Amino acid sequence: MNSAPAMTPDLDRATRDAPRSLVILGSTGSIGTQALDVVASAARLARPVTDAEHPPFRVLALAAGAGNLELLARQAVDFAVAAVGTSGTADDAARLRELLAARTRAASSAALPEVFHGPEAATRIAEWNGTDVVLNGITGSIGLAPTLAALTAGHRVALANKESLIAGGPLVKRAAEATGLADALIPVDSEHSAIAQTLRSGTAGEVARLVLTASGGPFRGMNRAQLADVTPAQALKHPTWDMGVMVTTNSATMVNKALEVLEASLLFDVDLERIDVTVHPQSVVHSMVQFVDGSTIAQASPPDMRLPLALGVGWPHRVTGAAVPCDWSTAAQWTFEPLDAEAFPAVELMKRAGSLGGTWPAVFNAANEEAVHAFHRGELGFTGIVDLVERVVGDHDGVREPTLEDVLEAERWARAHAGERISRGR
Ligand SMILES: NC(=O)C1=CN([C@@H]2O[C@H](COP(=O)(O)OP(=O)(O)OC[C@H]3O[C@@H](n4cnc5c(N)ncnc54)[C@H](OP(=O)(O)O)[C@@H]3O)[C@@H](O)[C@H]2O)C=CC1
Ligand SMILES: CC(=O)[C@@H](O)[C@H](O)COP(=O)(O)O
Ligand SMILES: [Mn+2]
Repeated sequence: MNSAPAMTPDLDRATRDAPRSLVILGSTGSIGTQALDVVASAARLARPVTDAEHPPFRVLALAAGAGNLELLARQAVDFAVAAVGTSGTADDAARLRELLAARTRAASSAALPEVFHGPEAATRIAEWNGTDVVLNGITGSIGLAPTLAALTAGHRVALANKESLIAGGPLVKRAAEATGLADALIPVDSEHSAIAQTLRSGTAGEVARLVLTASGGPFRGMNRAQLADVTPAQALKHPTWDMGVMVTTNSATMVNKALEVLEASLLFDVDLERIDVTVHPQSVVHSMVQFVDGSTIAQASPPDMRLPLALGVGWPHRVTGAAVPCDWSTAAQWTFEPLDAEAFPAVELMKRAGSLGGTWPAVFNAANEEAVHAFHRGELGFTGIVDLVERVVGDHDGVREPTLEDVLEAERWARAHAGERISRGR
């Protein structure tokens, strides 16, 4: 049984009008700040509830790292949350409390939110009582524990943190099924949101193939020799999306698309062999479904994450005015070209790791995270990122049906092994 969005969601008025209580993890990042923007804009649009086209949203709790405590405090007071978490230290928590107290006095708000800190803080926040939807916008497979915790608490998860599904695919799916919710995992990743929307017009048996679009990143058209010398600054110049460092670098190497192919397979129960990638530099068509009769249905909108974010937290309801639509009064061109698998081998590599399943995808992702950090520290060249992932995956003696502890152990091994190879220079 698939726990991803139903093909024909129930659009009844009762679910539409019921207030949605949200928890936002990674609130200070690209996804988190845009999600809060969606909530604030939806509130400004508010009409009498009976006329509303989306459920009213309420933010119960936030979590982030320790990189931007001032923003976290501001968000917590602006949205009057009950709890806030930082992955930082006790000192960070003390600083956060000070910032909250100062802002609360300035805003004449009565109650200070409860503060959690440390590596488990996001997990505690993900379990917050009374939550309907947890938006996971943390970067990296560190997001796995909060995803599992949210589902185990019976909360729906709007998933931007694709790494938690890559690292813990079967575990996350089992936890999603155990919620008993029809749509326990709502994709926020733009391609997967596009597919979920497209699947509303068909049944699972009618699906022939999924086609994921890729922008091609900043290095589209370059060959492997040209890629050898590109710099971190060049890798961070994404042509169409403004995102965090990890996902932007992953777009440049095509590791992002590799992760997304497996993400699609897990979310929609479609074999990896039936998932294609096409390079679409405009990032307006966000993905497509090809049906058994030869029909292809695509979802299109200018590149703006607020659309999939709004649908993710409002699912199955659309939020009026969430994003600007395509402008059909001006000329536009949408182009599609095949992926150059020689220059960008990540997708093929993930198809091999994904077919092995078990702990191999977790190792792929963990090795990549280490390689990306090393690239930005200047310790690894650009093509070295995917080369390193290939070597670490090749060296892995994996577990086919892993427990959570097996996944975490495989990740620890992959990070250490990648680190050794980076320091040895191969
Ligand atoms: N940005 C985008 O448009 C898209 C992103 N995604 C996916 O969404 C996820 C987030 O990406 P993005 O928003 O770009 O990343 P960012 O780097 O911009 O933001 C990451 C967020 O995670 C927080 N964080 C880091 N570590 C922890 C932790 N241990 N516990 C809690 N919070 C933590 C950071 O806090 P702080 O920095 O304050 O320390 C920050 O709020 C990724 O999985 C990405 O692949 C998917 C599609 C599009
Ligand atoms: C917005 C979003 O979903 C990103 O994951 C996006 O897909 C990145 O662009 P690429 O297509 O270049 O990987
Ligand atoms: Mn994406």
